[in-house]
Amino acid sequence: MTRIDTQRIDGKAAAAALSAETAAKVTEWTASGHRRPALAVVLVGEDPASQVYVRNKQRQTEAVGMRSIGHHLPADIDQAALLHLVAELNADPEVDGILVQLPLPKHIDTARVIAAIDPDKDVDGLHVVNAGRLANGLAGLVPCTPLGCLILLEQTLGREALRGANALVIGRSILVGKPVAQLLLGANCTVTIAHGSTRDLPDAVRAADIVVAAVGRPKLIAGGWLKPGATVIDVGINRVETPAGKSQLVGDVDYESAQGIAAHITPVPGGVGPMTIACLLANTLKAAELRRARLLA
Ligand SMILES: Nc1nc2c(c(=O)[nH]1)N[C@@H](CN(C=O)c1ccc(C(=O)N[C@@H](CCC(=O)O)C(=O)O)cc1)CN2
Ligand SMILES: [Mg+2]
Repeated sequence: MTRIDTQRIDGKAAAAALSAETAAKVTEWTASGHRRPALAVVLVGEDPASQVYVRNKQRQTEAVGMRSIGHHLPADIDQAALLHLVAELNADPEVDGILVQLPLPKHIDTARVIAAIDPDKDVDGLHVVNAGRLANGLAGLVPCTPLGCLILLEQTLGREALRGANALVIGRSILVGKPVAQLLLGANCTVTIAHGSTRDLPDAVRAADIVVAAVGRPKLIAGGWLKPGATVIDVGINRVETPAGKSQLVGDVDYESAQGIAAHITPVPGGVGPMTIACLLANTLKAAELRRARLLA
């Protein structure tokens, strides 16, 4: 079979460009007399990965000129106390965006916490109101990782190339699978969603011009399954041990075996991951703008 040159999609560079754009817009926003947009980040417990993500979110929020407000709560906090904090942040006129870092400890009802966030401050775009707005094509806040996936696809292929393309989303979470499928539909792709009960995953992958993998299973998708010339967006971030006993991050797609078959592929790390935080910053500014427009309306 003819091998093609596989292009690596540089998510780190795309994220840096998006954040620079957000920083410029924040400068304009404050120069025209508005308060600095503020993002409240709520972390519950001591999960090491969550701590790193939250630290990066806070650092990058400040770096683009916005205000970061951190709330670190103990792992054994009760649900009522967490809901009370969310209610306080909803009512605080100085807070534009609220983000509750996931996953939450097992004893907390995650759906209830997300449902308690004011949809207009829901910069993760996870509230049912924002999910409904996305499904109905209305303006709202869109989940960060899916938005990052769509931006990378548009930049790589162009909007016109998405029209009518067969896009396969693997995974159906509310954080990635479902919203990314909605965004692809909005970009006029023909969308299929595969999941744990899909009967013939390799066959579904073979039919796809675009594959968005978000299952959290290391190297589940073999390069040999791909349609030659496909574009692959790998959302998986799986920490595995190498035969030499070292820890390594890998995606849901076997990056090496996709070389020579895929036309474009995001690496892990350095692909979709950095876009998640860049989109969060863009969403926080958007929340400040939306709230101001709604207050004036
Ligand atoms: N409330 C939320 N919780 C979680 C989200 C989210 O969007 N909102 N997403 C993930 C975690 N996450 C941000 O919170 C996140 C994950 C990964 C990255 C990233 O940049 N990854 C790097 C690699 C990092 C590493 O070395 O470990 C990469 O892929 O290059 C950013 C943000 C779950 N929780
Ligand atoms: Mg739970």
